[in-house]
Amino acid sequence: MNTTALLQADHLTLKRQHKTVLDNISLTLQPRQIMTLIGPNGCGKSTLIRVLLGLETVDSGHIERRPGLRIGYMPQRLSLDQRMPLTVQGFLQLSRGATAATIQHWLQRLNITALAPQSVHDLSGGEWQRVLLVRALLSQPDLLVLDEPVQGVDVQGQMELYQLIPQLRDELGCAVLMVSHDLHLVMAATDEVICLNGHVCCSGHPDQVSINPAYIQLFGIRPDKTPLAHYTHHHDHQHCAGDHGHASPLAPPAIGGIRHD
Ligand SMILES: Nc1ncnc2c1ncn2[C@@H]1O[C@H](COP(=O)(O)OP(=O)(O)OP(=O)(O)O)[C@@H](O)[C@H]1O
Repeated sequence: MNTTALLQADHLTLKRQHKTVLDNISLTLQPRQIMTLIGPNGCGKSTLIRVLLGLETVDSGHIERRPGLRIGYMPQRLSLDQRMPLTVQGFLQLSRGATAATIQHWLQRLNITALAPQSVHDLSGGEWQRVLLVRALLSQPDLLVLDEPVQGVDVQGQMELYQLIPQLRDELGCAVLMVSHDLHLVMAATDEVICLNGHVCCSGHPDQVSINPAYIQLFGIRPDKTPLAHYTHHHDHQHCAGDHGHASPLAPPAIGGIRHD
């Protein structure tokens, strides 16, 4: 394995019911790197994540993780028995290594302290996502794995979450591996994109991937004839107080972190 890498996968292949779900996939994740897997529905993103975590085995190929690697995992779905009464605080306490202090710290950091006494069954989709993110952070991971972290989160919340990810990387010094459907939203928070469709169609820096013919073929072209591209906001003027008339809907929100509505 590359001596500095947290995780290295070589030539992973996995078949399910005669379908090749993962086809000769190789990747290397370095410390503090933010890597995003992107691709259409059913292209193997979640399966690859589960394989890298050791939750599923491949038919061929090899995975090496740095010894002692701590991983925080936010799954795409986690269903709980509806009959089991459980508060957010109680749910988080079930995590290995969680202490009252670390739970309090991350609830505060993600601006969801008010959810602690609430039943997990009464949360909105976006609130549940934030609780799952807290759960993934509790182990002080070296590698944070987020499988579609913005599911059920409103558009403003999605932008805030993607702003938060590099901040969490800096605070924890961890690497991040995430799955996303929207390269446009995720690009600014990503060092490397892997565009997946069973096999790796293309990979590299988001700016390069967004103009790669394989990516354009998979995701198409925007109505304005441009491929999905990194949004850059060149802000060359000042707003007066109370001037909301020309604010860009994509302008970064003033508050960092995740909003709790
Ligand atoms: N246990 C299984 N048995 C049969 N097929 C499976 C199994 N697990 C996954 N698959 C198939 O493998 C493919 C990849 O599934 P996966 O969930 O990894 O896709 P994905 O890219 O994460 O999709 P989405 O974007 O919809 O979440 C799909 O076609 C799925 O039906």
